[in-house]
Amino acid sequence: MFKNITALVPSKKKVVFLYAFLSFFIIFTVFTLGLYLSLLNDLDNRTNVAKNALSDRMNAIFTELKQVVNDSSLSCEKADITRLRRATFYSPIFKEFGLFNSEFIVYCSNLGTTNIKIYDSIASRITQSMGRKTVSLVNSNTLGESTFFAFYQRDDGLGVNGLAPPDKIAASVDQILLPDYFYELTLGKQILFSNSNDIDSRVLGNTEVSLADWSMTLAVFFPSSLYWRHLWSLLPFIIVCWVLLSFVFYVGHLVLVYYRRSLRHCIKRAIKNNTMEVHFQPIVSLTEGGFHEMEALIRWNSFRYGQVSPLVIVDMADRLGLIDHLTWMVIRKVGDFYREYPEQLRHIKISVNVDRHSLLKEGFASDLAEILEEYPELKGRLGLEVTETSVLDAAELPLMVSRFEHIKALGVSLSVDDFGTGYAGLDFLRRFPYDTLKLDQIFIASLKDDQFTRQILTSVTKLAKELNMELIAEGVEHEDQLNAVRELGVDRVQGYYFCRPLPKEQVIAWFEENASP
Ligand SMILES: Nc1nc2c(ncn2[C@@H]2O[C@H](COP(=O)(O)O[C@H]3[C@@H](O)[C@H](n4cnc5c(=O)[nH]c(N)nc54)O[C@@H]3COP(=O)(O)O)[C@@H](O)[C@H]2O)c(=O)[nH]1
Repeated sequence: MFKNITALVPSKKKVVFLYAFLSFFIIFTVFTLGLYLSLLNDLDNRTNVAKNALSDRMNAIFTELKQVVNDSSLSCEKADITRLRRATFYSPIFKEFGLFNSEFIVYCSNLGTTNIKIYDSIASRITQSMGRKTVSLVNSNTLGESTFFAFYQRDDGLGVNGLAPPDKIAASVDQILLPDYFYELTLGKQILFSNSNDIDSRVLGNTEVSLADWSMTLAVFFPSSLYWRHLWSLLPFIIVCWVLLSFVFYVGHLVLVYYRRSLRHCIKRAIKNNTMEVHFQPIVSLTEGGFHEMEALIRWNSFRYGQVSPLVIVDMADRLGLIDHLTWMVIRKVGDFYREYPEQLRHIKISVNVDRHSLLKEGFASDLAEILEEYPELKGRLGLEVTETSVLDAAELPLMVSRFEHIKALGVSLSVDDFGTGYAGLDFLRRFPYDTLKLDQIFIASLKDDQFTRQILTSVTKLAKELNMELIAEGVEHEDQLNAVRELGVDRVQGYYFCRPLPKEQVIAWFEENASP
C-alpha cells in the first residue's frame, strides 16, 4: 500500500525536471511567437513611416522644381544656364535641370542649350495631372541608363524637369528600413530601386504600400535572418525568464503540496470523497435489559494525520461550510448499515449528531426528506441529536419550533444532546418537543459524590418524565456510576461500561454476543 502511494508521488528530481521543461516550453513559445508578431508589427509600422518619408521627399522635389522654374524665363542665355548650374550644385537630389516650353521642348539645361522633345506620353500625363506634375523613369542621355525624372509645368506653359538617380529617391526609405528589411520601390510597372535580390534568407513576411499620386509602390520584405538575429540577442533574457518561471512553478508546487497536505484540505477531501467511517455505540435499557438504540459517531483515520478527533472534524467541516455534507454522509452511512444488516437491526433506532444551525436552515428538512425517500429503511428509526451551543434569539425561537415540527412529521425523533453543558435549560425543555434528553457525561462523572449534581439531575429527571421525554445517561464508565444512574430512575445508559463506539461489523458481533437468550 505505502509502496504504491509513494510510487504515485513524483520524486523531487522529476518535479524539477518537469517544471523546467514546462517553463522552457512556455518561455520558448512566448518569445518565439512574440518576437515574430512584434517584428511583423514593426514591419508594418516602419513601412508606413517609409511611405510618409517617401511622400515628404516627393513634396520636397516639387518644391525645388517650382523654385527653379519661378527663377527661370524662356531664354537660354549664359545667365540662365549659370542659374540652372547653381541650382544643380545646391540640390540635394537633382543632378540635372532642364527647362521646357509649352510645346514640351526642352530648350535649356544646366549643360547648355538643348532641343529635346519630351515624350508625348509624359507630356499628356503632365497636362492631365493635378497641379501639372508627374514623375517617370526615362532613359537619360547624361547617365546613359534608365533614371528618375520629375516634371513640373507652370500655368503659363514654362516647365522644368529634374533628373535624379533612383538611389537619391530611395535614400529616404533606406534610412527607415535598412539594414533590417529589404524592399522594392516601383514606379508604374518599372522598378525604381530594389535591394530584394540581396535577401540572404527565407522571407517570413512582407507588406506593400502605395503612393497613388505618383503610381509608386513600396514592397517591404522581412527576412528570417533578422528574426534569428533578434532571437539570438534575446537569449540571455530568455534564459533568465526560463529560470525565473521554473522557480515560480516550483514554489507554486511547494505551496500546493503544503496546502494539499494540510489537515483542512485532507478533511475537505475526505468529506467530499465520502471516505470517512461511522462507528456505532449501543445504548442499553436497564429495565428491559436489552438494547434498542445506538449513536452514530464519525471516525476518520487519515493516511497523513492518523486518527483525527471528531471534534476537530466537526469544527473544520463547520468552518469549511461542509457541516451539512458531513451530516448527510453520516445519515447515508446509517442507511447503508440498515441495508447491510436488515435482520440484526430490525428493532434498533440509530441517532445522528446534528449541528443546531443546520436545523435552522431553510432547506434542511426537505433535504432530509429526500434522503428518507432514498433510504426508506431509515423511516421511523432515525433520530437526530442536537446540542444547544448558543442561545436562540427572538427570531430563531418560532423558526426552530416550526423546523422541529417539520422534522418530527417526517418520523424522525429529536434528542437534546449534552444536556446541562449548553444553553438548554429547564424552560427550554418546555418549549421544544424533544423526544429524548441526554444527560451529559460531566454530570454522570460527579453524580455519585456531588450532592448538588444529584439534586439538579433529580429535578431534570422529574421534569423529563412530566414532559413524557425519554432519558439517556451518557458516559457511564464504572459500576458505581451505573448504580447512581439507576437510583436516579434513568433507564437508558450509554458508556464504555457497556461498549465503546465500534465499527459496524464489530457492533453487530457485540449485539450477537450480548443478545438476551
Ligand atoms: N455534528 C456531528 N458531531 C459528531 C459526529 N460524530 C461525533 N460528533 C461529536 O463529536 C464529539 C466527540 O465525539 P466522540 O469522540 O465520538 O465521543 C463520543 C463517545 O465516544 C463518547 N463517549 C461515549 N461513552 C463514553 C464514556 O463512557 N466515557 C467517555 N469519556 N466518553 C464516552 O462521548 C461522545 C458522544 O457524545 P454525544 O454526541 O454528546 O453523545 C461529540 O460531541 C459528538 O457529538 C457527527 O457525525 N456529527
